[in-house]
Amino acid sequence: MGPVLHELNKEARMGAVGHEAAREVRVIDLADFEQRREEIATQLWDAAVDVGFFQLKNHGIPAAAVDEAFAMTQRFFALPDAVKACHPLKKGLNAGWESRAQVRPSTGTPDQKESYQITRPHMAGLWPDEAALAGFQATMLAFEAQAWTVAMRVLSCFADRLGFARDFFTRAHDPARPGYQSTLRLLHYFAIDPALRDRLGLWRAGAHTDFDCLTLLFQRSGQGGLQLLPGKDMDSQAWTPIVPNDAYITCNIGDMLMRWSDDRLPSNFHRVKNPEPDEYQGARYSLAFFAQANRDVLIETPSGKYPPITAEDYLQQRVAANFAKY
Ligand SMILES: O=C(O)CCC(=O)C(=O)O
Ligand SMILES: [Fe+2]
Repeated sequence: MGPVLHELNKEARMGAVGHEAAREVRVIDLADFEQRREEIATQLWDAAVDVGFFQLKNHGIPAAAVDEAFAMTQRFFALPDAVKACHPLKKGLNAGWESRAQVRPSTGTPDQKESYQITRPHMAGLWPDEAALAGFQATMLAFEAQAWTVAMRVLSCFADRLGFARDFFTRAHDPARPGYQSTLRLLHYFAIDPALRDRLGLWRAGAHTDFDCLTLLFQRSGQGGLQLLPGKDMDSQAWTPIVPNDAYITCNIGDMLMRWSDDRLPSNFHRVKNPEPDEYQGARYSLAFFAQANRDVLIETPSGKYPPITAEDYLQQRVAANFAKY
């Protein structure tokens, strides 16, 4: 079986609704990071190994910067579709706008959302005009850099534990190189259309694991729906809700780091369900930063459990399986 097919087969089995179950999602305090590095690294590692999802507080990105990024995101998605369609998703490059185009292997139906992806080297022609949306490009690029910094801190802790140099992942995700392929994704899940509410099989985002090393997810209080299922509990179909909090970053390990760690750091299933009839039915926004190693980086595992593969080849196969149209 090919290196990536394994993940796809897992995903294809994940379409069931299942039930809810409480699990502890740890909140890890990054305050005084350099002085507390050892303690934080232990907490991150334990949370990653036990549940695979954790939240960060005092992560260093000012609340005002997060608020501004969300405000710009809302303004972007409020542009007419005809304007956004001038900046379409570029095939295989995780850059540009799409709407209802992501079909997850777990569900076979399009996610009920639109998204705009920012991947630095591929943005030519994809930024809306300053006249249409003043300050958007500068705000989102600054936010992308802030998210990158937090992601590299977390990855530096994992590098220590995996026996890599502390700056191993920072070099692997170097934004100055043309092969940079980390992505900031702005997400808008549509307000629930009452006519479609009861249609089975429609998810805001179907069950999946992320393809990357590490995902940082910014959510808004009151806009819930994210649920997680640790891979080791896959057969139980017991999903745990993540309560959004403006001040936290929710993190999960992706498949790339799972492979790179010889499966010591597990990636986890997650999905975004539609609200229950008594819950908020309005639009939901989130911002996801996907740390994915530069294209030319060779993913070689400490024990050699998996054959080496470039980060480019690894990612391409997963993207192709999710976006038939692009
Ligand atoms: O919007 C969310 O809360 C989750 C998004 C997500 O899992 C993804 O885009 O990979
Ligand atoms: Fe995800």
